[in-house]
Amino acid sequence: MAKKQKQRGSLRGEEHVEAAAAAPHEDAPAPNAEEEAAAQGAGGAGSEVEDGRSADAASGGVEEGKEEEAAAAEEEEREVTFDELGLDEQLKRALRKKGLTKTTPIQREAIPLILEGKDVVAKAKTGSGKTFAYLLPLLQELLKLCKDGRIRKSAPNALILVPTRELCQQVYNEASSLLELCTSKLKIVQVTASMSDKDIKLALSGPPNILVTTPACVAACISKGIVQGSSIKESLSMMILDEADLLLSYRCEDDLKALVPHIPRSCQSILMSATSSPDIDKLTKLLLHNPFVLTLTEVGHAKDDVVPRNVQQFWIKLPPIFCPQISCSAKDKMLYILSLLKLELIQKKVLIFVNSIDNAFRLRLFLEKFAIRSAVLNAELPQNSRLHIIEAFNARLFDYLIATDDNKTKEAKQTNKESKKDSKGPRKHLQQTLDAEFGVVRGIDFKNVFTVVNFDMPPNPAGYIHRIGRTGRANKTGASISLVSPEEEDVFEEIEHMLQDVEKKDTNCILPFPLLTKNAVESLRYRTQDVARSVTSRDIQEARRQDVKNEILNSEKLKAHFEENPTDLDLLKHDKLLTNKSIPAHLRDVPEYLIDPTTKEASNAVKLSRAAMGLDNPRRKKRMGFRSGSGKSSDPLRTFSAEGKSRGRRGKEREGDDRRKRRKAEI
Ligand SMILES: Nc1ncnc2c1ncn2[C@@H]1O[C@H](COP(=O)(O)OP(=O)(O)OP(=O)(O)O)[C@@H](O)[C@H]1O
Repeated sequence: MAKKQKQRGSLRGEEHVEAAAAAPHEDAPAPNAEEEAAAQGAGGAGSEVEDGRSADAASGGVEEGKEEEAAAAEEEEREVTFDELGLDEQLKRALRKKGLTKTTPIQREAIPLILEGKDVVAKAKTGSGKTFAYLLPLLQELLKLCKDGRIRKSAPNALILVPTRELCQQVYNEASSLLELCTSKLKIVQVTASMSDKDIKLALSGPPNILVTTPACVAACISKGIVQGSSIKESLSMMILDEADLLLSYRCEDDLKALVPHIPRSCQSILMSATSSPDIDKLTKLLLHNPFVLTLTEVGHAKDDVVPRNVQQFWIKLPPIFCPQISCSAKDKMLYILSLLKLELIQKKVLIFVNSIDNAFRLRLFLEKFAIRSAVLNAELPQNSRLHIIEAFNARLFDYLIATDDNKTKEAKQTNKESKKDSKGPRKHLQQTLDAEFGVVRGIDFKNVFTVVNFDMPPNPAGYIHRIGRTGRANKTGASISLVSPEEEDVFEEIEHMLQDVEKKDTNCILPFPLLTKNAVESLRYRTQDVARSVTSRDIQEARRQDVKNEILNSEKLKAHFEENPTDLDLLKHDKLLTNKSIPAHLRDVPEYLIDPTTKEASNAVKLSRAAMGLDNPRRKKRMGFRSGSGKSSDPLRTFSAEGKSRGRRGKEREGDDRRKRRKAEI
């Protein structure tokens, strides 16, 4: 035990030398799974750090375990600032400018280890700040190499590999903003498979110091000779595998294997993950050398190392209905989600997960008929649109986002197969190929999502954890509600068991949602059934086609416009109505007489807590830098001009005329 405590303390102090005696690439045995599990089980609250020699420290009596837990809790509750981690002054300044002073547990544990040059496998729950945990030491290392004039320049010095394009963009944004605030000359680029070879060559000319990309893209660059394997071998000093638990599920294994021969032995490798899985072990063996395995649990609390403690999880089980068609439970789900949203029983912003694109549009059309606007995020949309939808949602331009969370649904496979089959002949429908590098949801840092709703249950527990992880990020509070139909009971049980197992709890971690009464649901049943019936498959296909068409048209214009006017994001209207029929008053507002007193009370309580959190203050939008008004005159898609910004009086007059002409044409 003493050894273990030393190890904990060591990460922040002088005892580190003893605990972390293994050199980064020494051939000491790596910890095996049993040792790792034993050490995790004994640790209780806080973090655990292991190297190949320390797993025996996990043994000890119950008393010792308690003492250790208390000591660890005390130690962990001490807040550690970024200033205490020995970071470069430039980085500390950048963090201060970002308003970040205190580290999260994964940051305070991982940063010193990475700064020491160790290979690290870090497992910490969703939203716990893993990105800065590797970005800060990575930038520190490169700044140092730059200052010492030791930077090798035939290829990138650092490689950040992520499973999806959306994550490429997110990591690129975080790193670029840090570099900007550091006023550093380090160059960072992102390249993805959607770029042409010419653009990739251009981006990599220089070459950049940091390359953010996907394994598929980097493997393609090597095989096409855009990047020479020998240059990588000469220049690469650090490699990060972010969201590593997802990398293999994006069929990246072969691409990573193709990269292995070009990684120099001296390269420091870091693997970040939100969940444990055999895939992580596989990747660790493939790419890391005798790594430290860092498993972070909740600070000062009992083990709950998968779902953040500040997220309350609820279920609503749909009663079995005697009906041979599956669509019966789908319609019932419509009733439940309408009750939750219309009776205002959940906090906004809300992220709603469905398992197919059709379901997403069915739900969007259905909600629209009750004057509830939402946007749909899916693999069919062009990448620019997907990024804009995420940014607009993050900026609170709309409150409800319906998302399909990956591209491996049955529907997706089918669509891709069909579009391949059709690719030679004329296409009957506007059918988009689904983006193989799509993954808008997993790992994406949605800002201030309060509630995650599983309209459809995810296919497995890992999917559940990643979905729920979109709320409760950076220690914010959040809630999740899973609508469980009788057909989904099995997967729900699997999820419950997994949570009980990993969190070592006898009681259920997911509780029945207490605010929705049977009366409240039944009061809306009649009109829900009517409206749900009116959303036909044809409407769904039409809405889907229309949405893709609009987004493709907008995509290029938006890209150019927002490059010039980044503050105009508020004018995006991804939650535009799909139909132009007016909404009858009885569907727009729920009549008072339909709402039972208990529900009214619950709804008021939700509104009060919303107000208490300052979410209803209209001035908030102004403070956040949003423009008021969204008239046509300020819509970038309507005022977009290829002439750019240089406009004298005559230019403005001409532009006014053009705009009038354009409007006429649109009308
Ligand atoms: N020290 C900090 N203090 C406050 N906020 C932080 C800190 N570090 C990171 N954050 C914020 O926390 C949020 C989540 O961080 P990040 O995306 O790195 O989490 P993650 O662990 O990678 O999550 P996931 O596994 O879901 O990808 C981000 O909005 C980030 O800006």
